[in-house]
Amino acid sequence: MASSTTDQPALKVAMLGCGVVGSSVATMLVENADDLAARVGARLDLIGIAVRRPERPRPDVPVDPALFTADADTLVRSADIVIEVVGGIDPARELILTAIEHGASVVTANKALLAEDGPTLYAAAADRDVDLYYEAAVAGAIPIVRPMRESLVGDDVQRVLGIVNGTTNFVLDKMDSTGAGFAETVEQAQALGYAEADPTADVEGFDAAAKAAILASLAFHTRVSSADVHREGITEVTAADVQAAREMDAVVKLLAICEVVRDEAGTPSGVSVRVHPAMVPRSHPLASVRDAYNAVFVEATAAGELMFYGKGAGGDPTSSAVLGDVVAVARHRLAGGHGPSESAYADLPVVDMGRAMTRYHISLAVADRPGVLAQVASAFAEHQVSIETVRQRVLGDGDDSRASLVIVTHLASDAALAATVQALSGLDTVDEVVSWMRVEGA
Ligand SMILES: NC(=O)C1=CN([C@@H]2O[C@H](COP(=O)(O)OP(=O)(O)OC[C@H]3O[C@@H](n4cnc5c(N)ncnc54)[C@H](O)[C@@H]3O)[C@@H](O)[C@H]2O)C=CC1
Ligand SMILES: N[C@@H](CC=O)C(=O)O
Ligand code: NA
Repeated sequence: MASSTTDQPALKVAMLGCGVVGSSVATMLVENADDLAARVGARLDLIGIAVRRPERPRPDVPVDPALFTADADTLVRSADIVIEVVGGIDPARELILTAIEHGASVVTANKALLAEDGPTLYAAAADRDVDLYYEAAVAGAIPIVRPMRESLVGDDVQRVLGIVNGTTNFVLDKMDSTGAGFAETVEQAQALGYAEADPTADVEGFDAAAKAAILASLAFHTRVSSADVHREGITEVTAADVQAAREMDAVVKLLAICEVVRDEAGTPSGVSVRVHPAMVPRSHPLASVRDAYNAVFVEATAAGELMFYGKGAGGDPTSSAVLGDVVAVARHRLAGGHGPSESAYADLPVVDMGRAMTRYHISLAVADRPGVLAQVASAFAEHQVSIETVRQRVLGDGDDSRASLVIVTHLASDAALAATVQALSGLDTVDEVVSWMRVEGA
């Protein structure tokens, strides 16, 4: 352990929010104060923590109770560094803008705000020559924002495939490994501090969509907001889908997918950014991401494939990323200057989901009689969708006049695949489109 000296300079740190993440950040700031001071070259003095109810006892947070205040606005005006771990859009946005206006550098974990209105905040920070750092906002403890913004900035990122929500990965993993129900596993994720206060943000894919928007903006030097992201959550994923994935040696994951779309000449003409459940073959590195872990798989022209893996949620892992940013911005303040700002020069449009190239796994209940396969195959052909595999078996319900057909397609546009599913459901030989799901990472 380093020991601090009283003649060391000090930076005034204010924190907004003291929930799952904030209480862990405060604890680390206090317990690691000497080491942090030695690494920064200045003490990090916690001057206040803004909370809604300052009088509430917080025995788990080892700070002077007098530091708690309800007056966030006054607090941010006198700080060198503001840590925002309140979450949500307002008042977080106003408080960050006030902090920047008063010359503070800001560290935030707030992906919802950055994905909704990041450019306003980035512009304010650039105008005031201060840092706005947000490593914790994407995939918690995993260093991914800085690698995208700095380490890979000399390369061309083509595709980012991420498991960026711990709660949904936890739920899908438990459904796969234990057969546990959906509601029960969401409650467990909340108790463990992974899920957002309102788990709708997790299970409906809003949290992953915000992270996808941030990742796509960084990867492709283009502004992508959460409203641009095609989003489907996991509430419709059934035990039958998980079983169907298992039968094709795959697992169901909620993926955030960001990729460059090229025109016929191979020139980038847009970006596709989407969040949806997908079957991932067990042979793909992302399939082995279990429990509430996150991973981001990046494909870049020169670097090839990279995978970043670790804890994406929870108080301590998220605090690791927050503290890393605090040290970085503190060092910049001492040295003078700031880190890299937002880069949106490429200005590529975000394309409609229909243009995304993907593969489908489709499960049909059909009449088991001559001509059925031909009729089904022609529905695919009419939409220029090529079939990779077909598996047929008699349904095990004692009725030998019905069969199950499981079809996996080659790559096609999502619009063509969706139109094929619609055409299949209208065929008189198809009793039911039992399920369909996209297949990624094959
Ligand atoms: N919990 C996690 O695993 C992760 C959370 N994050 C992000 O970190 C941020 C904080 O998340 P949690 O700590 O989980 O949330 P939380 O709900 O546990 O804590 C939020 C805190 O902010 C306080 N607060 C709310 N409104 C306030 C206001 N108007 N003025 C002052 N204080 C106010 C609340 O009283 C509470 O102390 C969010 O942006 C979240 O998305 C990011 C990565 C992981
Ligand atoms: N609720 C989120 C927390 C981190 O961002 C998750 O489950 O991943
Ligand atoms: Na991170």
